[in-house]
Amino acid sequence: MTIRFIAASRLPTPWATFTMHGFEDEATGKDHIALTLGNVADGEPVLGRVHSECLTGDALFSMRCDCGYQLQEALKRIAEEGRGVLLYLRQEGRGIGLLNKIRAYHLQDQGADTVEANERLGFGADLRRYDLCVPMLEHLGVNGLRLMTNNPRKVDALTKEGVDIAERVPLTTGLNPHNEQYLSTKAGKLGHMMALGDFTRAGDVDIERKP
Ligand SMILES: Nc1nc2c(ncn2[C@@H]2O[C@H](COP(=O)(O)OP(=O)(O)OP(=O)(O)O)[C@@H](O)[C@H]2O)c(=O)[nH]1
Ligand SMILES: [Zn+2]
Repeated sequence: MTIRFIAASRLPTPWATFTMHGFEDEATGKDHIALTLGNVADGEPVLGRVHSECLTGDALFSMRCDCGYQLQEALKRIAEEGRGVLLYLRQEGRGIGLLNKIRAYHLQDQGADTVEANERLGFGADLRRYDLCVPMLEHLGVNGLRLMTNNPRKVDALTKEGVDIAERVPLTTGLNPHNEQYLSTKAGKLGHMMALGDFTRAGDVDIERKP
């Protein structure tokens, strides 16, 4: 594992002023980030989110998935608790990269579901790795997580890497007409522990829309 801490700074957000820790992954050339709030190194399990990059959802307001909603909700909950950690991992598109995700979206526009689209492109459904979380959490002094996720494979993978997941905290937010099918596929084919009835709906923004 070749994760190296580079620098830390303040990061003011609408919810709280976090500390942002930057890491370099020498093997892949990717940069990863951790945001922390409060004392996360006191030995007690920390409210945490391990979030995989979704440029379209996290930065471009996409309603095709639930990523952006989950990111905001996780930061809000950490701020409410006054303590927590968010690892932002640069594994876009479940590891296939942004351009392949756009290829997959193109196939989904023609009727494939999220898993079929990946497979038609010759990828597995999920290529992400979680081993890089270990040196990041060690650097931060985090001993265990109360992990905000619906993804059982994420819990299993982190546990196998030796991360103590003291609790799984559901994160069901952002349901809207554009991601309903996608979330159903996640619950069905990808085994996410959630039902659409658990979700809060994404609020509409107050603008005049064009289709
Ligand atoms: N290949 C592909 N990747 C997607 C698609 N939609 C979202 N992603 C990526 O999936 C990742 C998020 O994975 P999810 O399965 O939504 O959620 P998760 O993080 O595993 O599970 P949660 O912790 O419950 O959110 C991000 O890297 C997104 O870029 C899609 O249709 N195809
Ligand atoms: Zn997304």
